[in-house]
Amino acid sequence: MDGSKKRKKNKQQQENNDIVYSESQPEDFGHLAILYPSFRSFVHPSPPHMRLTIDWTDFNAIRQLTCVLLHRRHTLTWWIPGGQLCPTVPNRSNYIHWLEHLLSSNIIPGTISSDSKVRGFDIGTGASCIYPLLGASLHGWSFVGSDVTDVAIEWAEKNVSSNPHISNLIEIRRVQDNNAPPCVEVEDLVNSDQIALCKKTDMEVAPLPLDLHACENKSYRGPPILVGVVRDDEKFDFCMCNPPFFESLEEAGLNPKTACGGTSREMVCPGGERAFITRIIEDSTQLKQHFRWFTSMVGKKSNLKYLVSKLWGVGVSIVKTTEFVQGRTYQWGLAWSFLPPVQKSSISLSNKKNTSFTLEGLQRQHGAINVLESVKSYFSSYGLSCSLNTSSFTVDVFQQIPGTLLVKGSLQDKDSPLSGAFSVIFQKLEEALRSKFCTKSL
Ligand SMILES: C[S@@+](CC[C@H](N)C(=O)[O-])C[C@H]1O[C@@H](n2cnc3c(N)ncnc32)[C@H](O)[C@@H]1O
Repeated sequence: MDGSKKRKKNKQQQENNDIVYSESQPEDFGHLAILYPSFRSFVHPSPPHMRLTIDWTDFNAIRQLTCVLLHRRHTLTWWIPGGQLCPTVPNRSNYIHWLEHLLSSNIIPGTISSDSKVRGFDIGTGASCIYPLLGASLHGWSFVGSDVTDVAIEWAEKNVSSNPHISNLIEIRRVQDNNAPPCVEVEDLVNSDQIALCKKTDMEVAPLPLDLHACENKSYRGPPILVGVVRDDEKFDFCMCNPPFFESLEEAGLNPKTACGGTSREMVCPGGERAFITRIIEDSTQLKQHFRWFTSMVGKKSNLKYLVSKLWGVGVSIVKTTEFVQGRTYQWGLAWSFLPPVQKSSISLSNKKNTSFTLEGLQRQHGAINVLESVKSYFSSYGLSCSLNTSSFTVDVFQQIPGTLLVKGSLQDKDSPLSGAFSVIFQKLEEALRSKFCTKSL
């Protein structure tokens, strides 16, 4: 998709009230090269259109880009030593934006601290300390950032102290690792994608059947993650994690979507992300009262499905997922809580032109077609049409994952007499469809 198409799609998503967690345009490298002489030598024209770009296989170029983007967009001073995992700024910012959205959504009761300041825990903050730096500079959140390696602790502390305007918000905490394996460097990995538009789709997720056999022999055997690291008197609004994704060095090296270097300690853990996040889930059952939200990035969709099932099995009250797209790379955000969800407030009138909701926990026999049929008969029972009719509105139904459908409504004419009542009608439709199709509604 070319830039203009992406921008158009992005605009369309915003008009449709989808939340787009990204800068609206890729950065202009020519402009950055003028502003930052240190970046200039990495920028070159690329055929066939001779657009200015960098060599995405060159760790030094990517590190320099991250450095100048953090300075330009967030006034942050930042560096990491060669070979450490180099974060891409849009990708990491998207996780922060998603958290911001979760925290402000009031799905569960409000902030934990009495002064309503948000406090987060970044599991495996890395040498880059990227999430605490972004969260503190964008939103004034305070953080504990944990890690296990000497180089991560040393450089995370350096990156914090290089930014005195936020350094009082970030504590770097070493996790004691008594069985540390020898550190093996992974060759720099190839970043195949330019920084580009990122989109997300929020979903609440219902229970799925749990395939226990799929997780045999994948239990986590590493240093503590949350239990034993979080102190008895500590409370956080959220924890976040970009886990070691891979099960082996070979898997890390073979993955063409992976970028920006990374040592084995950063990228690999026995059992991969599935085992690592499973441990976070287990820890969360012991730390229910210490966190409002537990969250993690997930790199494989099959793991996402497994982890969602696992979560329902340990008695969480809510699960949310989101999709992050950067170029051709897909990742997912997974969030859960043990706090009881706040009841939805009473219906309010608004002039929204587009609205949507998800239906979760649909039984196998109920697909998009059945739901669409029910939508039609629901409206026709009130003498309304939701077919393509300019005086009326459209309803679309999409499958997100098996068992979860997204229902979207768009008012065709915002001056229609329906406009004030459109969202009310849609909320009524949601209630009707939930009671007809969903095995579990939150
Ligand atoms: C994929 S890197 C993420 C680094 C950084 N957060 C980022 O997004 O670029 C995973 C990090 O987790 C750290 N780590 C591994 N096991 C850990 C544990 N038990 N507790 C805390 N950090 C851990 C690694 O040292 C590494 O820095």
